[in-house]
Amino acid sequence: MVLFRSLVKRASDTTGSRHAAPWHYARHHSTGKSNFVRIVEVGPRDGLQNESRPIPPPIKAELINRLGQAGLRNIEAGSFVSPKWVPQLAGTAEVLSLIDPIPNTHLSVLVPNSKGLDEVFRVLSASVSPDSAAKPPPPVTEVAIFTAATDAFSRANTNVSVSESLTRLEPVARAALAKGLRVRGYVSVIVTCPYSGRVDPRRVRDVSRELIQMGCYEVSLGDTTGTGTPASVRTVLEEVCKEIDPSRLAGHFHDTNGTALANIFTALDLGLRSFDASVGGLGGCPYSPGATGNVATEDVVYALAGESFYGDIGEPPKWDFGPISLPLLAETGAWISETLGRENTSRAGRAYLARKRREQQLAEKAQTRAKL
Ligand SMILES: CC(C)(COP(=O)([O-])OP(=O)([O-])OC[C@H]1O[C@@H](n2cnc3c(N)ncnc32)[C@H](O)[C@@H]1OP(=O)([O-])[O-])[C@@H](O)C(=O)NCCC(=O)NCCSC(=O)C[C@@](C)(O)CC(=O)[O-]
Repeated sequence: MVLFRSLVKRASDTTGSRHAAPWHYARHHSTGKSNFVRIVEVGPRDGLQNESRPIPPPIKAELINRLGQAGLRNIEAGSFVSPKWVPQLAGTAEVLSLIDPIPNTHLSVLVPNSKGLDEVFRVLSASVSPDSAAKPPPPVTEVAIFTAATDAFSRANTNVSVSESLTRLEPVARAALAKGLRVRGYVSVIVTCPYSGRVDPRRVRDVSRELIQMGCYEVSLGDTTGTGTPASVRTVLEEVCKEIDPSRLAGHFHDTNGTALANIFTALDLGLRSFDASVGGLGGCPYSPGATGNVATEDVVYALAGESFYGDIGEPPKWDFGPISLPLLAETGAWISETLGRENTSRAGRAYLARKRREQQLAEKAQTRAKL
């Protein structure tokens, strides 16, 4: 109970209200639009759920610790879903018990139903029981609930139709909010469904509205297959923004066809300021065959840092990410890719490390010459 009170306080410290967006926008003086871009790191969850080999909890915990050290302030740490459906994410409770405290950071976990939420409560309560008084609670402040824009995908992913999934999620959201947790919603397959093809943007709008009405502070719109282009993403977002303010929406773009960054810029143009990304471009969804990982966090940071998005109106604003360090992110992307034996798909991360190696070689040559 003590923990839940402190969670309510922590949430309201930053939100002012449980349902409001939990960060403050710095407004650009001429356009009134914000320059602050929130990055939600989904590598430890979306990234790792698609790996073929089991990943030991200490590796997952180290990934989260490194991401925290790199300055990420919103990290999706894992999920409490059925291990029969996604065996890779079994062990999230152990992962949470192994991570270091990360100040000012929101950790979230994905839950599909009440059973998953009960597991979150159990983990949080266990760590404040008198028996474990010495152990601080894992800093989970948020749960993510998820559904889809098509029945076919929803059934493949969670065994129920969209409307059944919304019915199942409503009490989950209510219970999480009652305990002071923030709730974020996902809508998958906003552009194309791998089972039923092209998606009607009005479906995306309607499902997003339902999630907002349940109390989600933000809905993350997932181009799960990574087939979206700036044109198709614009069509969907324009439809959703008819009913939902862009400050309550996030973009979640898989990079299957190399369009994720272009889609992010399209979304920025429409007023979205929150994006999911995955260090090293990890991941994919087990129920979206052929789709690759999310856009790499390093690439998003590189592409937006210093970008004068509002062109020549007065002093060009710089995108602000808070404390995120590209060098530390690049090291983390390289480390996790090597650890998993997979390709690091972050172009910006690889370019940074190659430049660093070249600089080191030049410095070594200079030292050798100086000694001669
Ligand atoms: C929703 C269910 C559980 C329905 O699965 P089901 O088989 O219909 O449900 P069930 O209630 O019959 O449960 C089956 C078994 O799982 C257990 N179970 C049931 N719930 C839980 C739980 N929470 N935690 C642990 N165990 C659970 C339950 O106890 C039972 O065990 P048994 O009695 O057979 O031994 C299942 O379909 C499921 O877990 N699906 C999750 C799939 C998933 O995680 N997909 C990836 C995440 S979504 C995503 O990646 C997209 C996103 C968000 O990134 C955005 C984008 O890119 O689009």
